[in-house]
Amino acid sequence: MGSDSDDAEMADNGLRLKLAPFKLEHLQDYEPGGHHPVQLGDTLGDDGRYIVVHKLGHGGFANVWLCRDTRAQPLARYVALKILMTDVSVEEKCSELRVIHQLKAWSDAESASSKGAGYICLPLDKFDIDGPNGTHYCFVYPVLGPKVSLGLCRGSEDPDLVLRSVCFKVVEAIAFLHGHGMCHGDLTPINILHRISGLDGLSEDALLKTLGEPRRNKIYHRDSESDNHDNPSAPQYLVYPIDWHAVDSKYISSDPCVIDFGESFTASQPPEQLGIPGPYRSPELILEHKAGYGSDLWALGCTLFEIRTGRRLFDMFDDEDDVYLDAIVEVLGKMPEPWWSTTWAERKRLYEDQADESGKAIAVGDEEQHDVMGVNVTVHPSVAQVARSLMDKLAPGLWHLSDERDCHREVSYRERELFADLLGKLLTYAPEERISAEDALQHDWFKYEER
Ligand SMILES: Nc1ncnc2c1ncn2[C@@H]1O[C@H](COP(=O)(O)OP(=O)(O)OP(=O)(O)O)[C@@H](O)[C@H]1O
Repeated sequence: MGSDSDDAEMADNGLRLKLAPFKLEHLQDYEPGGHHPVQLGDTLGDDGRYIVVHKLGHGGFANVWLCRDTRAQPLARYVALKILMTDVSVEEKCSELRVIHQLKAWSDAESASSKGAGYICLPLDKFDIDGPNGTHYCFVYPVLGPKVSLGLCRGSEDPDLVLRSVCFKVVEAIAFLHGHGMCHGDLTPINILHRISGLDGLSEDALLKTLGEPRRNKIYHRDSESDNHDNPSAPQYLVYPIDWHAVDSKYISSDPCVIDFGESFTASQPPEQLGIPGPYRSPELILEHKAGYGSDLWALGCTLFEIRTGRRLFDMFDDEDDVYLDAIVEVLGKMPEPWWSTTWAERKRLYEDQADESGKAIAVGDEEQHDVMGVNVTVHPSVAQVARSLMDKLAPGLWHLSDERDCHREVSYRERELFADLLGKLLTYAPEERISAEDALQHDWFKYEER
């Protein structure tokens, strides 16, 4: 058992983790209403159909486990089990439940005619789990791989072509959803994973050699001498998810797959607020709480930028609405009325009423600030300094900083021009004027070929 200084986390229920809590779900969410306690080797589903082999990830409301489906014989077959917290495992609160059945029905009806359906993660099964923390919805999905574009910078012969093709498929997925009157509601690169291949048929041992053995973070009770705790609401350890950086890229397909329909809604019944993270929130969502096709298309623009360049379009240190609006205006120029003069209260403190002759917003005290900053500030070359347009933002090209080694590629001027044009059409201020996903598929950027 660790000393107090080793204790990385203390939950209200007296439980502690031996190691730091990074990349793990919150320990305090193991309580009635929260997560179902799962341990490696557990059997879940009818007649213990699914055996837990590894952990795939966690979100705000669920843990996702890699399991072997024991009904698949003689060759092994693996699935992802997404187990929701009890508090969200009720029909009224669970958009995912409503949406995925609808998506499956549409996809079955037109699988040959719609490619977009192939880039959406559709459920294989659904069952309930009764446990110490209540009843949990459990969705069975195909196993997918890492977050979109991870590793593509180095792992393919022509990364530029592959990344544009990944973007095209993501737009196809959104066109499929929008074509059926549905909005994703939480479109970000985190919710786009790569498909994988070659894992089915491997024995569990071979699978773990390929993906890496699961690493555990032991849980114990602060008042007990024993290494084990006796709180039935929590497992004996948390499991770190698969590290896809360490997995051979031959198992990872370049096809993307859109996941997480927990914020999805029909366009005719938009919610009053969406849980989409700050960098992907459209101005009308921030200023008017208006969600719809438009907010999805804005998020699509930010997502395509990130897939193609490896960088966030609006990457701010402070996660605050005003900070994002400021970043948006700096790049896209003055907003339309009434947002500029009335709705965005903070605007007057940051920008002059009038824009310059090209529509660029003029920062209050602009010149003084530049004087203070001076000219000799050193920043990483992936940062588009003082970017006042989408072309400026694209100038540093492709940078993947999360790979073990930085990976950089130039993006040609012609490609940047075409891409900036498409992004500009997705990031138009008026949501109803944004290019639809269906029309975006016809854009010249997707036909661009390096000469
Ligand atoms: N089918 C899958 N295959 C592999 N990994 C998956 C799969 N589905 C989800 N994951 C992993 O689990 C994580 C959490 O999944 P998901 O986003 O669906 O959960 P959530 O609780 O609904 O998240 P959020 O807090 O964004 O609403 C994902 O980010 C991803 O890493």
